[in-house]
Amino acid sequence: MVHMPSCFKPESPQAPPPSSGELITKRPPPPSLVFDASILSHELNIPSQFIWPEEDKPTPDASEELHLPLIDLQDFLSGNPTAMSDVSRIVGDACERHGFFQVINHGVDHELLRVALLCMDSFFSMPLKDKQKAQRLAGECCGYASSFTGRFSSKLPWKETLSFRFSLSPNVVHDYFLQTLGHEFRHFGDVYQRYCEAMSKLSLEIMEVLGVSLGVGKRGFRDFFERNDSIMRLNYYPLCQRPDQTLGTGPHCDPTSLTILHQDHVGGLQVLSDGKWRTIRPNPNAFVVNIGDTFMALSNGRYKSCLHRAVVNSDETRKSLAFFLCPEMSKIVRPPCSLVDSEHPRVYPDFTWSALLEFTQKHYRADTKTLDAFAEWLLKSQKVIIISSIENGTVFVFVFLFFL
Ligand SMILES: C=C1C[C@]23C[C@H]1CC[C@H]2[C@]1(C)CCC[C@@](C)(C(=O)O)[C@H]1[C@@H]3C(=O)O
Ligand SMILES: O=C(O)CCC(=O)C(=O)O
Ligand SMILES: [Fe+2]
Repeated sequence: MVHMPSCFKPESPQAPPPSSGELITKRPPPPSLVFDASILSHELNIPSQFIWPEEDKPTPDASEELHLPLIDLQDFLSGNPTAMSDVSRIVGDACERHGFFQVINHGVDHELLRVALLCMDSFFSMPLKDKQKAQRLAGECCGYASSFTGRFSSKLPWKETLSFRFSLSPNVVHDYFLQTLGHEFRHFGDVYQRYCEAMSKLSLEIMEVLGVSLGVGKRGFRDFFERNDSIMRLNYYPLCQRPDQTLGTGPHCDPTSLTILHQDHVGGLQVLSDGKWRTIRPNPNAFVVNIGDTFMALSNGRYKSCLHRAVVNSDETRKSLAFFLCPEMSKIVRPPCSLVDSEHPRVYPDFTWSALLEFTQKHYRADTKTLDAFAEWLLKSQKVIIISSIENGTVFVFVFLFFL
């Protein structure tokens, strides 16, 4: 079992840059480049920074639909052994293949979902300077971002986002809105506090399904996430005059554990399946659920965190609400012993979600190979610290060499 020393600190000078993938730029945006869709979407062309490489541009054939397994959560929660077995088997099969499935009878109030979407329209329709009161700070995952100008220098996504943390701390979301945007946003705070509470409850129920499907029991993963420290993200994709040249969200695997996504009626979510981009048709009664990198590590690689992206269109704005379930920051991500044996050796080293989150926020743009790049980074950090400790004396060296 490889224990990673708490060597991974973004301010640690030793850690070399990731050898692959895209470093997050530290440069502030050029003054001219601000993503104000109310202006940009009315120009003939789109700025070059939003034009993606040919191999990433959306193609018409991607409109072919991918039919995801649809599970009835109440069937599983009924406790009926046959229903529990059927649901967990369907989910397990999907998670071994592409990591995506859909959930109906999820128990989330439809009126709450409707109001959550309306609040998105209200927030993102505000003038840019008002939205920027919640501006995401460099290296932070919370706040408002208009296409991450200043964070990335190319392949900019055609979207605005508002992200905030959810945990069991009372009213944490409600207080975020009041403290960040002011008392006139307390209705938003109430709506998204209730929405995140509903998402957390649903996530833990889905963790029961995943626990049964992997043979660790209903509590096997649920207990790990009981006190989750999750991220709620509102994705707002303004209409775009050149949807063939850009992407709303680039190809990526979610670094988190489990994503519960509601996409509105417009559609645009695509999943890479059998080497082809396929569209997930919106279903207003279902949430799209997908495995993230952290749960892929927890399952010792049995369940897949898969590539997906979001495309935009020239007709109407698209919205999605993504709840990213994450464990407490300091919890060690380590698969249950029953998932590690001679046929299934450890795939990823121990790590904390805190370290992986910082990696994506301060050093590496989450993409198709985030977890591998992160594991490599951790190893390099360990080697680099061993080198620096040799300069500082011998006893320390034996300690780190022991962990190799
Ligand atoms: C931990 C996270 C980083 C991102 C938001 C959550 C889970 C998904 C990640 C992301 C959406 C993957 C694609 C790239 C990204 C930069 C984005 O387009 O928003 C990622 C998010 C982020 O780093 O802000
Ligand atoms: O908007 C969507 O449909 C997908 C967004 C997404 O994948 C994400 O935010 O991680
Ligand atoms: Fe995603």
